[in-house]
Amino acid sequence: MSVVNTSSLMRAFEAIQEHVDTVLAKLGQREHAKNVVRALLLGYLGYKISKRLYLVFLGPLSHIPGPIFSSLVDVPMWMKKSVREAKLFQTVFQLHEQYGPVVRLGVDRISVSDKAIIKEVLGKQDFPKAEDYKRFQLEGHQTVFSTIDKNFHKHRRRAVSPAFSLRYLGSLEPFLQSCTEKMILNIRQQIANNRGAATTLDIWGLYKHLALDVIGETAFGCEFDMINGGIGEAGRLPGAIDHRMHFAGLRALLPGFVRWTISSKNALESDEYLFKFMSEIIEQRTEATRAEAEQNGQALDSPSRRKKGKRNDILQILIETQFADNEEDRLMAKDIIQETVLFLIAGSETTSNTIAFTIIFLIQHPKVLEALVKEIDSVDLKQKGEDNRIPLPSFDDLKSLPYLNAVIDETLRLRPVTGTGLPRQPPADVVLGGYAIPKNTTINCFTWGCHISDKYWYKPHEFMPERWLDGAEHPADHDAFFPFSIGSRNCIGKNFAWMELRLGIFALLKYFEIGLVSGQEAIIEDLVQLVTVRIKVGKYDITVKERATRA
Ligand code: HEM
Repeated sequence: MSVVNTSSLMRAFEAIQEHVDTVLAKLGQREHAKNVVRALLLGYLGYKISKRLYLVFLGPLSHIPGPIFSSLVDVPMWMKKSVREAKLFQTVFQLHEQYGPVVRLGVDRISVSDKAIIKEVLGKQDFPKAEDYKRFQLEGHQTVFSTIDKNFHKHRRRAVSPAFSLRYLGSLEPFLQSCTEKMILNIRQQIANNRGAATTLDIWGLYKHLALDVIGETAFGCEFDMINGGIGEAGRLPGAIDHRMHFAGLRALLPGFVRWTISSKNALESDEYLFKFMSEIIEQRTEATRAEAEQNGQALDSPSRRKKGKRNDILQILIETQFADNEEDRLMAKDIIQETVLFLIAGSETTSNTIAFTIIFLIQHPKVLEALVKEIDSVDLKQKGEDNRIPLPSFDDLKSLPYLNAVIDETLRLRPVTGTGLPRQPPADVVLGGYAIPKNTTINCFTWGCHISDKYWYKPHEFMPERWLDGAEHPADHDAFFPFSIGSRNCIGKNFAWMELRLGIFALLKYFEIGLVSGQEAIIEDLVQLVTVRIKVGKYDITVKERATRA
């Protein structure tokens, strides 16, 4: 018994030992594997750190002045002031003041405020847009604005450019006038509601509504009637655009891995609403196009039908691409929606902010306001008011008003919509301003910095429209002025914007006396950049009353 017991015990003991050995071997392997992973991670981290240290202290951009910390961790992007408060442009201003016209902002990012370098980057060499713009590509859909692909851009820009030709823009005069007329009537109504006394008006909101009405009419052939509260779903447009801009502005500033972790219920809902809103407009127009073709017995893809279209607005141009001969030219429904949402936003935020900033400057500078009103009153409108319409000037009248144009230029100089600037990436190594810049460095053209540099401008921070007039004592430096950018990616809506800016300002000053509502000084100073530059609270009150001498 005892022999049997001993041998079975021995066997059991051996089995246990074997098992323990296996476990230990496995554990050893696992430990070994862990150590290998740990070593690999440390090695990778070490490689990354030493690569960054090399790039910061010895790399090709190491000779460019700037805060070292910023280069190590791309710091301006991280600063509370820059990101949470949407004031990155202030940080960039400060860095340029401290380090000069070429500043290193990050490990492979620089900012330039020198006019010759900006001209070279945006104009002469016309470098492609930087990767940053991909952040504006929702669900990967490129638009004429957000694409960084030169070929795609050339193609898309060519496709939409007929909607911006001078001839076509001329035909939009009555639409702009009728929207502006509605604005005048609305202000008159507000004054009448106040028994004819001066009334308070939020100029920021008013022009946002006007700009949406203008883009609705001219780009999409739709009456939004935002000036009177908006027809149907259009009433939600300003709020939705605000959310979209807020979110896009934030995402544009954050580094990649953080960017994908943030989401916003408001922004998602706004996107959903904007896309639905535009897709309904697109569907209706597509249906109308089909019905018209059917009625005329024409095939949708017949070139003669496409040429005969009544309006050549952006919406029609984009819809017509669906029937293009070449499959490559056909846009998918989602692309059309993205492109129309872009035009809705780009065509309204930019002009409305600029007009509102102009009115704010005018209120702060009564002498300039007086001189401008005098020029406006010199335009003879008597012959123009037919059918009880409110007399308004033609585009040609407006073009030839030097002081009005000077006031707008001066506003665009001090409040350019682009804030931190226009990022570009050279496809090959270049030398700019004596600095060797390796390919794919992000070069941020800080046009605002250039607009207020004392190297180029007399009393750069002062609002002095006179500098733009012929024979000015201290003339404007046109070479240091880039409000609409230059090169192949300049603003396609520039001429359109100029018409809207001139008419919007003219109409208010022609028919109303405007005045200051005190206590808003801090509001004007508190600027933020949510894609475009604006006042943070998005509201600025003025007083308005009917002018005694109206036409
Ligand atoms: C005061 C008014 C405006 C200003 C100051 C302005 C300024 C600019 C600037 C600086 C750019 C270049 C942006 C960049 O490179 O990132 C740009 C591009 C663009 N703008 Fe405007 N803009 C204005 C009005 C408009 C209007 C009214 C429209 C349309 C109706 C428009 C449509 C566009 C488009 C589509 C682009 C992209 C062009 C391209 O990349 O080919 N803009 N704008």
